[in-house]
Amino acid sequence: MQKFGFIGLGIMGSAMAKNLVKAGCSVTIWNRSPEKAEELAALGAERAATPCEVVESCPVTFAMLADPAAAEEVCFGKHGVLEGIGEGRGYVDMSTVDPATSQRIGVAVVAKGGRFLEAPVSGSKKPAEDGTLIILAAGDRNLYDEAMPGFEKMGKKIIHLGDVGKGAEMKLVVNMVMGGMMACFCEGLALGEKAGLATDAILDVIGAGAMANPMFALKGGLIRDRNFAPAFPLKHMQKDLRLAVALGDRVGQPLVASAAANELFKGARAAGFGDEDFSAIFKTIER
Ligand SMILES: NC(=O)C1=CN([C@@H]2O[C@H](COP(=O)(O)OP(=O)(O)OC[C@H]3O[C@@H](n4cnc5c(N)ncnc54)[C@H](OP(=O)(O)O)[C@@H]3O)[C@@H](O)[C@H]2O)C=CC1
Ligand SMILES: O=CCCC(=O)O
Repeated sequence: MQKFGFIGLGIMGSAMAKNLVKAGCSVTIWNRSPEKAEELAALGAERAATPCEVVESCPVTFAMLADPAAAEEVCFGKHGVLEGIGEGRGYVDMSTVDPATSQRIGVAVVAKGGRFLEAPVSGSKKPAEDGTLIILAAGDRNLYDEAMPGFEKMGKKIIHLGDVGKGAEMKLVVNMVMGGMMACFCEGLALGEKAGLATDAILDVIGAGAMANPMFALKGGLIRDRNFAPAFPLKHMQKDLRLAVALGDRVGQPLVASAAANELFKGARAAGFGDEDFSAIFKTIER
């Protein structure tokens, strides 16, 4: 039986770990808020008391955490990953963070005798539930091969992009495009509605042309119905835009439209919409 650890059981992590359990893997879990581990424990996952305990007891541990601060706390904090890693054990951080955070974690894990891979994902709550994520791995090749049976239960497309940092960069590029698209889409819907056009008609015309895409198809109807239940929390999209803009600074790429989108998402967070879906940017735009 394949044995994996899983740390971080939020919207994404709980669905991803569930797919490992359902596929018959032995899974040891930990989440900061213990109640989120209950459903998985009922399905047969083993609970650990700390991240250290998880990595100590598993050859390969996956993590899916909110942001760079969470990823660092789980790795470097008391009873964290670093206290339990060693002897070739593998740590695969699937959180969306910046390349520097990922590299810091990777260097520390390797210094303790462990192996490290970053593997952020494209795809949201439903693909996480369906096991159809796109996994953007980078780092230790042997660990990539060893983690593959787990990846295959969580994703439909798994790629290795090179050294640690390249997976984070790819993820930030993709999400920056997504954040800008969502902002523009919501401005279009708000403009059309204020001009007196029917929302269904706008969605129909956009969906029939060159701009048709799965995100507009899924989110369009939910925005029309003012359903902003979180699949991808708005606070995480703002974090991704912030990190993408910082990457632009580092490599000397001007990001005029994306910096503006970041300001919109910052405003929506300040307005209290951070825990709603990122499509709730519409509520800030339509005001
Ligand atoms: N939702 C989505 O559609 C997608 C999200 N992502 C990325 O995946 C990651 C997780 O996203 P998602 O599951 O949606 O987010 P959630 O907010 O649902 O979950 C965040 C997880 O991080 C944990 N966490 C936060 N801070 C800390 C901390 N200081 N110490 C320990 N654990 C902490 C939370 O624990 P607790 O339960 O205690 O709060 C929870 O397990 C993010 O990086 C996000 O950008 C990537 C692709 C899609
Ligand atoms: O990081 C979240 C991305 C959501 C998605 O790819 O649908």
